[in-house]
Amino acid sequence: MSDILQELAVILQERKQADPNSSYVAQLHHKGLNKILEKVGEEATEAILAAKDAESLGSQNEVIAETADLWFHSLVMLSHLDISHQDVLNELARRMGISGLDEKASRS
Ligand SMILES: N=c1c2ncn([C@@H]3O[C@H](COP(=O)(O)OP(=O)(O)OP(=O)(O)O)[C@@H](O)[C@H]3O)c2ncn1[C@@H]1O[C@H](COP(=O)(O)O)[C@@H](O)[C@H]1O
Repeated sequence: MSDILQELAVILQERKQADPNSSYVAQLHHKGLNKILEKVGEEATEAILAAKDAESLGSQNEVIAETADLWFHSLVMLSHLDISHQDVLNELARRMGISGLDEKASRS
């Protein structure tokens, strides 16, 4: 999976200098962070709705497609802020083996 993320990250980075008329990602970067965040929010909502439908109707394809949209737009957000997806993977790796319940209890 991280090979695809790496491949996509390179493309998203290149699109920062691309002509907005020739590329959807270049358009998002050109429109700025607020537009990118709007898309992340929209895709999160669509993923939630697809998941609700999947629970009642048993359809998984829409959940997969909408989650891909959500992940994709989240990667554009990270790229726009010059944050590497690898930093997110590293954070998930750091959390490996740490129970969410234990972590929550240690906060106060
Ligand atoms: N993975 C994706 C990807 N997933 C989703 N999308 C686009 O995300 C857009 C958002 O979906 P919506 O249903 O919300 O579309 P919409 O209603 O037209 O969007 P708005 O007008 O409301 O903003 C659609 O245009 C999808 O085609 C993607 N566009 C690009 N990529 C990757 O990014 C690369 C670079 O893309 P370009 O910059 O367009 O060359 C591609 O080669 C792909 O690998």
